[in-house]
Amino acid sequence: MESVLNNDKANDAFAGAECGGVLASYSNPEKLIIDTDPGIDDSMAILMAFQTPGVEVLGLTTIFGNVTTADASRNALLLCEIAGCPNVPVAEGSPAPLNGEILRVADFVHGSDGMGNIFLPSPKNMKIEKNASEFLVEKVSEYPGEVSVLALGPLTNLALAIKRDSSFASKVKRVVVLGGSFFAMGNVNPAAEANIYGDPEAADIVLTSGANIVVVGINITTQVKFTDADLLQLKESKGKHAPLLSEMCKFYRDWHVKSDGVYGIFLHDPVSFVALVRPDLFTYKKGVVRVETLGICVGHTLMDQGLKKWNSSNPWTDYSPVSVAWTVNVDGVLNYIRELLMKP
Ligand SMILES: O=c1[nH]cnc2c1ncn2[C@@H]1O[C@H](CO)[C@@H](O)[C@H]1O
Repeated sequence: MESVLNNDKANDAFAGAECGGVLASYSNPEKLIIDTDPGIDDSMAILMAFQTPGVEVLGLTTIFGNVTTADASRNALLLCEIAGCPNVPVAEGSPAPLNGEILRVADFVHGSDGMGNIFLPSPKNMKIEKNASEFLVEKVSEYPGEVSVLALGPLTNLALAIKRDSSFASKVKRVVVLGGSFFAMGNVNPAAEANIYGDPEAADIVLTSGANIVVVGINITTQVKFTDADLLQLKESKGKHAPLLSEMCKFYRDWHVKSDGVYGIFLHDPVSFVALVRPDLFTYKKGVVRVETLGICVGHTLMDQGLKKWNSSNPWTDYSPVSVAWTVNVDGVLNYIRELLMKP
């Protein structure tokens, strides 16, 4: 897979950007919608996207997960303002998963404000009137084959977009999903990763929709960490958003110590953003992915790697394969993230 930033332009990648990251030299910017539940690592990825030349953020759509959907909208509006892009639309998504029952909101990971208990003042702007699935359908219909979606939370809004418009899956350019854990343990329980667990039915709809999908599981993202030394370097850097992010990361870091024995943080959402703009820093395997929707393994993602010719059809048969991130160039991704976040 090629980088969206072609090489000569990649050299300019940190040269400074207009709102939305679009430089005049980018005749064909990557149109991006970020579906998100910000969230500390979501906030990092969103601010990175706004700072990436060649990426045009068409809007943010919000979902429950790390916070409630209403709080996700407030945080998304705040992040657009902090990035200097207050006119980027924020469309609020579903308050609950398709089956109606929120299993958990991860305030113990992200603080009760979703931003590490830093309690910023309210945003000045308002969310738009359209809801998230309407906005997603509208934008992919306006620019068929041109809009990518970075999905950083439970997949309810995308499933609703697919239900709303049967051509959504063929019109969206690409969906990069942070979710699942492939042949590895989850982070909610041994079976399930938080985003997929948040709405397993929706995840199964999206992953079997036939859209061009890249899934980045936490088996990949947990390989890419900011250690305490990296966090100190961020704090002392001249990065445009370094003071804010350093403040936010304290709570997240303490959770990692308690939960995983990691003196630092996993960069789940920033890594997924890098998979979107620098897919060349990963390798992929293609296969059909299904999600368990019942029982003790609810939320588990299981991929048929195509290694065996099954004797009879099974629940994986006849669905379109997706690309599952298989390996990651850890130093390459870390360098990319460091340069963006520490850029003045
Ligand atoms: O232990 C955890 N429980 C719940 N959510 C988590 C945990 N660790 C990280 N995340 C959040 O869920 C997504 C990745 O699964 C990320 O957005 C991350 O912030």
